[in-house]
Amino acid sequence: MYHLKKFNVTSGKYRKLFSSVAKVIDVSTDDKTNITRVYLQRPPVNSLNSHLLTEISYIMDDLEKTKCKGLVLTSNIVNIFSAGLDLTEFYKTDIQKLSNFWTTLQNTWLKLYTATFPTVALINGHSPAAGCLLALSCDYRIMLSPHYTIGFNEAKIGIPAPFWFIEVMQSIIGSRKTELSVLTGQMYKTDEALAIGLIDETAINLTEAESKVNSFFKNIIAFPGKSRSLMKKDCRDHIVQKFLLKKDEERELVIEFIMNPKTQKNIELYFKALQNKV
Ligand SMILES: CCCC/C=C/CC(=O)SCCNC(=O)CCNC(=O)[C@H](O)C(C)(C)COP(=O)(O)OP(=O)(O)OC[C@H]1O[C@@H](n2cnc3c(N)ncnc32)[C@H](O)[C@@H]1OP(=O)(O)O
Repeated sequence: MYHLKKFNVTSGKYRKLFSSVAKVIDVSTDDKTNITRVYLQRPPVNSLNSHLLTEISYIMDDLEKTKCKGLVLTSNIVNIFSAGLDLTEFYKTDIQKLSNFWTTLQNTWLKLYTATFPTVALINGHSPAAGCLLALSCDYRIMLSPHYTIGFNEAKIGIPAPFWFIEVMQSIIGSRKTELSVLTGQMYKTDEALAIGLIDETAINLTEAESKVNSFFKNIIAFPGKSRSLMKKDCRDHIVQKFLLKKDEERELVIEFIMNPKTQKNIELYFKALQNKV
């Protein structure tokens, strides 16, 4: 839940709009530009659980209401943009909890993907699976180089990337590259991601990244927002409409797949390997 707050931070340049009790995100808006920065900050790796997704969802609602001019989605956790979905939401869960979790993910994603204002992912750390989806759902991606990785690694866990993850990636890098990418669970280093068009720009540090973010907004905000948001809707509508049509059916398939004992075993093994890695 958010407490609506308005107070000045960092020399008055940004006003803090919302603060969450658990502080899994931090939000600040530039007074002059009305561009909002949303920092994911759920230690240790910004894995997306129900709580974090719900917070993102609330923020998206508020930003639509307050006629936000732009959103920068980034992370306050060193070296991590987001580790994707929180695997504990999948492991030893029950059908109702899983169903609620998946609905929250679906609704939150839809809000980000269909945001009427321009959105930029400033990818300042690793970004596997649903972390990659968050970035791909923004309008523009700037990623710090050279050490981070991004991609859909679901194949390596033994779970299929959902069709809408895949279609979002296809819309950015094309069908062939997406197919190879998801079937092999490929994670791309920053320069590789740039080479296949998964991201738009790289930056060697945060200062350069911020300057590129500002240039992006300068270019895009110069034009009337209504026509831009209509064109964005047209570009994304085929994915959105299919998603809306299949949303409930998909949730049922996910539940069936995840609750299967074989899948549970795969998640357990993957999780243990993660925790025991040296
Ligand atoms: C049909 C169903 C479709 C389902 C679709 C799912 C999409 C998804 O998003 S599934 C999630 C996929 N995510 C991953 O596979 C990421 C796994 N994590 C990593 O690769 C690394 O943790 C990292 C590169 C993000 C960070 O590496 P780093 O060395 O900095 O940290 P670690 O020591 O690996 O991790 C610290 C801590 O965090 C736990 N953890 C990591 N990722 C997750 C996660 N996704 N969910 C829950 N917990 C996670 C990790 O086990 C460590 O825990 P301990 O400190 O207890 O050992």
